Amino acid sequence: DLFSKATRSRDDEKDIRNSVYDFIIVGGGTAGCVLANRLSANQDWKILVLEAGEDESIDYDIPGVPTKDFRPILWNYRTDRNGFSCLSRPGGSCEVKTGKVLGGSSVTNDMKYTRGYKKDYDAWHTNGEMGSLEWKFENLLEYFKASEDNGDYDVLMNSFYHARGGEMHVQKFKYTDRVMEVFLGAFAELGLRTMDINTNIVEAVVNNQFTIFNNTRQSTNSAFLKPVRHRKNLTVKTGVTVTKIMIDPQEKIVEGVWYEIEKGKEQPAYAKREIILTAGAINNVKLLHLSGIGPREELAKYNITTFIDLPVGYNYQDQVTTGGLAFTMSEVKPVSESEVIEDFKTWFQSRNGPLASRGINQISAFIQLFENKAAPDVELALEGNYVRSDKFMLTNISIHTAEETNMPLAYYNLILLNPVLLKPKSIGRITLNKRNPKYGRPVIQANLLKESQDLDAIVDSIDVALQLLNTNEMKRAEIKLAPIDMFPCDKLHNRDQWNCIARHYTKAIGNPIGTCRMGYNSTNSVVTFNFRVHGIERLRIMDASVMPTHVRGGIYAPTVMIAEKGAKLILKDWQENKSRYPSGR
Ligand SMILES: Cc1cc2nc3c(=O)[nH]c(=O)nc-3n(C[C@H](O)[C@H](O)[C@H](O)COP(=O)(O)OP(=O)(O)OC[C@H]3O[C@@H](n4cnc5c(N)ncnc54)[C@H](O)[C@@H]3O)c2cc1C
Repeated sequence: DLFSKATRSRDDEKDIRNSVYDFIIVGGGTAGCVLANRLSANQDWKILVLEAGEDESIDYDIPGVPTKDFRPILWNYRTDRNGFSCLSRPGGSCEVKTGKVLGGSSVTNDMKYTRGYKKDYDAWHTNGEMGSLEWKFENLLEYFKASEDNGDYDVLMNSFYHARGGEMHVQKFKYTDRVMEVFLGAFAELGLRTMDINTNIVEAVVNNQFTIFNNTRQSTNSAFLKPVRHRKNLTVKTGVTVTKIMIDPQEKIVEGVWYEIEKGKEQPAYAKREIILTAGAINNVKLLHLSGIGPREELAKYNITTFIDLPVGYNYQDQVTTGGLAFTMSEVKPVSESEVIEDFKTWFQSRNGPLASRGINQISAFIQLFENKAAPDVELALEGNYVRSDKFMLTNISIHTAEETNMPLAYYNLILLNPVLLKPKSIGRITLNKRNPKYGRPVIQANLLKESQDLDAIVDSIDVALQLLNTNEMKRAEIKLAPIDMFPCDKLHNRDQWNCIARHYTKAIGNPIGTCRMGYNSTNSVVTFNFRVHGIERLRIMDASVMPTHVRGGIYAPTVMIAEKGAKLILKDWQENKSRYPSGR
């Protein structure tokens, strides 16, 4: 034990001095990079960021590269097999693609900037305690705007919602092609207006806003961390995995963490003030369980002593969609390999050309299915794919072929329409790997589509999407339903067929939340509304895992907002309490 004075050598003393920080941030992902920037702005504080992945490479910054090429920087997790979703996906389970790289999932995501709806946030504070009232949407806007640098003048006109001057550049892609115009027009024929989705609009067709700068991805690493990496009080370690939180069992105070620099080789780091977990909704659970913070009966199965009995890992939620609905276009000019190589050169030289676009993926429609809810239920998200002509010669192409694109996104002859259920009712759970709790992949019982309402909503939204085929825009452009092999649902019809397809070809969106949810007490939540873990000192959680329910949009912008709010809270707490640990909720 490095803290035991009797056995300490001079080298040990030096190691200890070098491994003591004011704050340790576990996970240099979306939220972690924002926090590293904000906390290290105080020169008196020494900050350590520990990230399991490596530094971000420029290859992932090219907007037009399909995200399917991102596997080397993912955790490559899958949902646990169940009897009702992902049935025809490999192994009967769905991929959950969260990022393992500096910048985390902000390096691997689709870059869409959507905040969700006022009523989603307002629902987080329903019983009106003071702490939670700070979570009213009106009170959160300042944190969204704090880091926003919006580059679209039509969007900026609405200064109540938008701002300039922050670290994170938000902008629509400049280029729109003919097919995008067709879909914008077709949705307009169905009654949707083109609007800024980040202004609490109930329904709209949108040319999305993205977190890009000069046609280049802006992860939270590039926006928040890179510009301050030179700070002397900031240490960033990559390729290191935190394996355990050190807890004083008597005092219930967190002292530090153990992290692995390579398998089996661990080092300690100590925090004088606080440890902040930002390892995401899946890996936070693994780390907390391994450290003895979690449901007592669950930890007992692994012979882990429980320090604090908390519902860590319960309340897992992910948004969900299905494959199977796709459209084809007539006469698409084939693209040669040499053209694509030229496109890459163009992007690297001038940040322009087809790779400076996400093609039809830029367009989506937000629709309401249940009346009087004053918010959308489903995002009809478009996704382009280029299928080689010899595959089209076959009568029906497989869903796998339809989904697996290797071409830049600006080139497509197949358009998938993914009906994304924004606020699913189905709730799952994360537990440790049974055979190998420390090194094995955590078990993700996602329970996608377990609740029949979720399946009904997906199928209802497919009915809406199919109406596109009757619009003049789509007919004029000769866009038709694509011939997809629906096995084993091919003999079924109408709703029965779509129910079957959704259960077999389910897709987990990869927006996991809820496993360390905020709340009032330790029975139904893990952290307070100020992000402190119930029943233990000096430990906070500040990422997507604290969201109690989904907001109706992506979770990138809300996660950045959470980190902004968290950083402000920490600064305020420690300023008011000088060097003492700030007490209170
Ligand atoms: C394919 C895909 C597309 C998406 N597209 C969008 C989109 O367009 N718009 C949107 O709003 N949202 C999108 N999202 C979701 C969103 O980007 C993420 O869910 C969000 O960024 C999560 O942020 P986080 O900080 O909670 O976790 P992360 O950003 O995942 O960060 C967690 C970090 O912790 C690290 N880590 C984990 N465990 C350890 C450990 N033990 N030790 C050290 N480090 C550790 C990880 O490597 C990672 O870097 C998408 C998600 C996916 C999967």
